[in-house]
Amino acid sequence: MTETKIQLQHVVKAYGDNVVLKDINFEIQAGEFISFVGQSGGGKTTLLRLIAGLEATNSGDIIIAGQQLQGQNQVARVMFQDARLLPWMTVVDNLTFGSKDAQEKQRALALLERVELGEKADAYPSSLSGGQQQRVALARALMSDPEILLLDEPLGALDALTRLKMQQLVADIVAESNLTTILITHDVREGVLLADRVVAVKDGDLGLIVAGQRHQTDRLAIDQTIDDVQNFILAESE
Ligand SMILES: Nc1ncnc2c1ncn2[C@@H]1O[C@H](COP(=O)(O)OP(=O)(O)OP(=O)(O)O)[C@@H](O)[C@H]1O
Repeated sequence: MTETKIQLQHVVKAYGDNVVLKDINFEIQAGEFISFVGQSGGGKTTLLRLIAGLEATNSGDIIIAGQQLQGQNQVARVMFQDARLLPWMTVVDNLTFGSKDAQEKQRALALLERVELGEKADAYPSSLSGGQQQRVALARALMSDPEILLLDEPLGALDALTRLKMQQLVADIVAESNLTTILITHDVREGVLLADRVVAVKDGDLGLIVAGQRHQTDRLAIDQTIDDVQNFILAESE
C-alpha cells in the first residue's frame, strides 16, 4: 500500500499584494520523485520553502505523513544551487559539524564514499570543484537520514557533463533510499528523465501534471513528454 507523504490542501502564499501561490492542492506518495518545472517567478521555490517549513502559508494546510506541518519540516532536507559548505571545516566536518562522535564520523565517511568522495574527507571545500562541492552537499543532506529530499536547482551551476553524472548519482541514491523527492529545475529534460511526475508551475498554479520517465527508456515517449511540457510552459507565458 502506498503512503501519502506530502499533502498540500488549498495552499495560498502571498507577499503583500503579490499572490505567488493561488490555491494549491496536490498529493505526493512516499518514494515518489516529483519535478517542478516552469519559468522564473512562477512560485516553484516558494512552494519548496513552504514544504521545508522555512516559510508559513497564508492559508491552507501542509500535511507531512498525516501530521500538520508546524515550523521547520524535521523529516526533510533541502539542497540548494550553491553547496553552502563551511569553508573553515574539512569536508567530513561539514557533514558532522565537527562532532567527535565515532558513529557519526563513520556515517559521514560512508556517505562520502557513496558520493565517490571518500578520498576528499580531510580536504577543505575550497580545494573541490563545483560538482564535488555539490556531492558533499548531497551527502550532508543525507546525514540525518531524511524521508524527504528537496532539491532547489542543485545542478544548475554545473557544466553539462558533470550535470549528467550528478543526475545519475541523485537518481541512484534516491532509489536506494526510497526517498520522497522534489526537484526544481529549469531543465525540462532533466525534470522529465528523473521524475515519476512532472509538474509545470505557472502563475501560482500547478498548470500541467504529466508522467515523468523515471525507470523508462522509451526515447520517443521521453522526447514527446519533454515537448509537451516545453510547449505548455511557452504557450502559457504570452
Ligand atoms: N521573500 C520574498 N519576499 C517578497 N517576494 C518574494 C519573496 N520570495 C519570492 N517572492 C516573489 O514570489 C514570486 C515567485 O518566486 P519563486 O522564487 O517562488 O519563483 P520560482 O518559480 O522559483 O522562480 P525561479 O525559477 O527564478 O527560482 C516572485 O514574484 C518573487 O519575486
